Amino acid sequence: MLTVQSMSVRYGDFTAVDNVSVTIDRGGHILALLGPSGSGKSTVLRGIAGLEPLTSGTVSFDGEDITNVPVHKRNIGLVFQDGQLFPHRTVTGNIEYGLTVGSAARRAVGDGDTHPKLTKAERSARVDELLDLVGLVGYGSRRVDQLSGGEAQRVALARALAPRPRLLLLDEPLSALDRGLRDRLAIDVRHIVAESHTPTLVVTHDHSEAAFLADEIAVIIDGTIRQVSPPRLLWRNPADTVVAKFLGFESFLDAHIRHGVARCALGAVGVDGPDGDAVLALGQHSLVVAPHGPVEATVVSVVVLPDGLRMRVMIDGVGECGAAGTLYDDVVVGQSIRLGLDGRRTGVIVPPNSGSPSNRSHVQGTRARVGGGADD
Ligand SMILES: Nc1ncnc2c1ncn2[C@@H]1O[C@H](COP(=O)(O)OP(=O)(O)OP(=O)(O)O)[C@@H](O)[C@H]1O
Repeated sequence: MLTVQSMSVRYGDFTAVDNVSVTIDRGGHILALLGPSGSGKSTVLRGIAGLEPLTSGTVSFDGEDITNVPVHKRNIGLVFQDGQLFPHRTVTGNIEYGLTVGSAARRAVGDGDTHPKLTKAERSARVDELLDLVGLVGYGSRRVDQLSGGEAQRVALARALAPRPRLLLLDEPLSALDRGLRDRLAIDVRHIVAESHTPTLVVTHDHSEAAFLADEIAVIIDGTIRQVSPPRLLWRNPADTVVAKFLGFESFLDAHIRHGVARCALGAVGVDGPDGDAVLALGQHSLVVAPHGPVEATVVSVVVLPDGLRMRVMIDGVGECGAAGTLYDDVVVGQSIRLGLDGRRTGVIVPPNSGSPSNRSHVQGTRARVGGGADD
């Protein structure tokens, strides 16, 4: 399916994308390119779509090199953050536009015999099929400016899928939506992509959007892919402290693991990691209020959130860390409290080539690969 080999994009002296390799080799699978602002995500997407010339590297599809094929002949579906629907057309009109463009693109690459111009009845049937796929049956005659943000993105998805593209590229598709809707729509998008059997690349800076959407996440920082993992392993085993900080871990402790027990400055904690040296990555929920916990700390600040307390605490010999409590914990600034370290909410960074089963999925500078041939 899609293979990006050693893609680099430079603007003058500045390298925006550095030697990125990406493979998606199964229809219906989603690879998320996750990285901070300016890390090169959109440049990779544009390079795959043919919207950005590559300084070096290749893009191929099913073994065919399409690096120099113009954008309208690549048969790639694109969905952007704001959907970019035609406001003067109905929902059906927007989806039909996708069909027209798609069949034209296919005719342009000599694919007209296998995908002939559709009759009116065939177009109508395809629109109905897509409305059903994206959960908008009955919305065909609605004007798109009468849709909610989530509905509009569903239409954008249907329009992109209409010509049965061989690849779907989603650029921050849910970023304009509010949090709750974003999470719900992410689950639907995943289902829609799986049903359509279209290999899909999504770029996003939003951790939970990537986790909700993707079968596999490639972390890109400063133009380089630093880790490729299924979402669960990414947060369990960040490749290094740079990736871990981007993922939200804030404090790092040297540790030595033996038989599933890590010994560190905060004592011993059960973790999932191979015997040997490691670094424990502590996030907001690694240290939790526990009246008889082994860690003594002084509360520096407390914020009450709907799902519990978030604190900054000072720990002798370690420094300031984040910690969490429930809404039932009575905690005030300056108080001395006891905390427990939750190994299941702590990242374990193991040195490369340590032999850990989970470490196989995150090799620095590796190629991102998602689908049946994934090497995890
Ligand atoms: N045409 C250009 N000329 C010069 N520099 C560019 C150009 N396009 C992008 N860049 C730079 O390349 C880097 C990567 O940009 P890109 O848009 O790919 O990042 P991104 O990860 O998608 O960021 P964001 O999440 O903010 O959209 C940025 O530093 C950007 O300023």
